[in-house]
Amino acid sequence: MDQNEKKQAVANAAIKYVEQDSIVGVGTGSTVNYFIDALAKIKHNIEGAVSSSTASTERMKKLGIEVFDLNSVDQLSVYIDGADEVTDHKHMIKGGGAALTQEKIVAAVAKKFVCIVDDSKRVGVLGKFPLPVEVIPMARSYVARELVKLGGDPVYREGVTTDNGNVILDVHNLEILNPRELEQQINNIAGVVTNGIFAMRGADVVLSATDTGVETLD
Ligand SMILES: O=C[C@H](O)[C@H](O)[C@H](O)COP(=O)(O)O
Repeated sequence: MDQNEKKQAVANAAIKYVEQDSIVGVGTGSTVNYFIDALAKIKHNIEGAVSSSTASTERMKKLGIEVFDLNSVDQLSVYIDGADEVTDHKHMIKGGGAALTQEKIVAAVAKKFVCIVDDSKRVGVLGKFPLPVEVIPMARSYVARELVKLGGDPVYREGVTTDNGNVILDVHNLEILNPRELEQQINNIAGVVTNGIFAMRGADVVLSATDTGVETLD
């Protein structure tokens, strides 16, 4: 199986976590795009979805899936999203597509987070993938200096503005041995909106596509 076939296989496998007549939390990215396509095929069995990005909203609307504002929804039974890296502890780095903040918000509302990846995303220690940090534009240089103090090497993602009107710093050369602590530490820097470590609220289930099938880690 090539990587796209794996993404498709794992996206299809996630459909079984979607409850009848529910509103589904939907992430962002190329793996989730396959999930949205699969969700469209069962759209008559669900009430609709809450989206984590403009890109996912547009794709779902095009396919006839009703998209609800998160503020009109009390609870989501499940949130399905990809990741840039995931460990066996179900901690993740996310935000390669700059959607991390809304992803973290929708994930917080969901009872169950199902992370869908191909096996290239599985790691022992987070940090090889540069850690995305969403920052209020005026704080960019200050936050970058603070991230250097934490041992990272922040790089401004030029030309990218998030759905929230902010900028992204990608932090290279971090070996994230304590993801929960670092997630909190970075979020405490003034000017940081959020960072791409998902450890305080990690995944509940990881579905990982391999050459021989989809593995479940729960
Ligand atoms: O901001 C983007 C998200 O966190 C994605 O879930 C993550 O980057 C994985 O995306 P993909 O499935 O395209 O590798």
